[in-house]
Amino acid sequence: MALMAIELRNVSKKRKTKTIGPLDLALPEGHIIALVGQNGSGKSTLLHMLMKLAHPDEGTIHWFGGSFEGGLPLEVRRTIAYVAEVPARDEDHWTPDEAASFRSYWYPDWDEAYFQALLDQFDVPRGIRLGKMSKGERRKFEIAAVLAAGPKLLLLDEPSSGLDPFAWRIMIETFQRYMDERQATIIISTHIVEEVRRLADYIVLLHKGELLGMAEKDALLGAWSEVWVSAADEAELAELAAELPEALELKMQTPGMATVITSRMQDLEKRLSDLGVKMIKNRILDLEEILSLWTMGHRPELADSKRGD
Ligand SMILES: Nc1ncnc2c1ncn2[C@@H]1O[C@H](COP(=O)(O)OP(=O)(O)OP(=O)(O)O)[C@@H](O)[C@H]1O
Repeated sequence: MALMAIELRNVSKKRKTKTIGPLDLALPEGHIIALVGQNGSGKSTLLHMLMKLAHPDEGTIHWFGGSFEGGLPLEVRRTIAYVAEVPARDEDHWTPDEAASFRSYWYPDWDEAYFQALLDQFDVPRGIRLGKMSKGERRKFEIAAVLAAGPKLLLLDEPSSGLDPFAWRIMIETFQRYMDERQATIIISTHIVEEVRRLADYIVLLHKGELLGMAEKDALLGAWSEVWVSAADEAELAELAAELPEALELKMQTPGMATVITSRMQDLEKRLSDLGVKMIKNRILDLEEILSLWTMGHRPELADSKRGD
């Protein structure tokens, strides 16, 4: 059974207008997990709770199997690195090298050569204070600095925010390599579907504070299909709808042709054949469409991948 980097049991946090949770989640070590959800769905709140910057009103959190009252013990804290959505101001007056030298006291595994190589790769200006950097430059510094600390667990709140496409590509490759080489766990909050598609092993979907579930990305891809079938008109389509419990959305596209969305392709194919309805063509829905359906409450039928083990 996979070891868990993080486990949340019945965790909830009351915010002014909504409650985040209850969250029951087990996030396996050595994987990249994408937190996905619309604005205000609770992604940052979850990351804050994992850093103990916010405290659950209910439930328990385990870090690598341990649960801690008060702050995280130093030896655990040193294995975790965090890139906040907005950088803290307390390093603003330092240059990248000054900030790195401060951070290296905190992180005994600090890898200065790796840090310098990442700054070069990202083309981060060296002689300028962090507070004067552009949003993207600062973000690149933050990413280089968290990776150089050599953490086992990386918590990244929208890390690509402000990055140009060139830097974005380097970031994706760098995270992937870091995870592969160190068996690290990366939890990343993102709105960018391409980032999820390229990076994530697991997807955790939040919606308005509620956990809609966790799924393996590869199981999710291919879970929904759109099928074109022959149907003369709306009346015939309505009759067909009554015969197709596997169909989620039925729509007339042109006279004589309708589309059906399903997550039970094999059942649907068999049913259409039994009914003598012609299947014209089909396509697999892309990740963006799948996430949108899931957000609307239509979780595809998957083998239970919630615990990721
Ligand atoms: N410190 C806080 N005090 C009170 N309410 C908060 C606080 N932080 C967040 N909230 C509220 O909690 C909810 C979840 O916010 P959170 O920042 O976790 O969402 P998010 O998914 O990260 O959103 P986004 O994609 O916009 O960054 C929102 O309704 C937000 O207004």
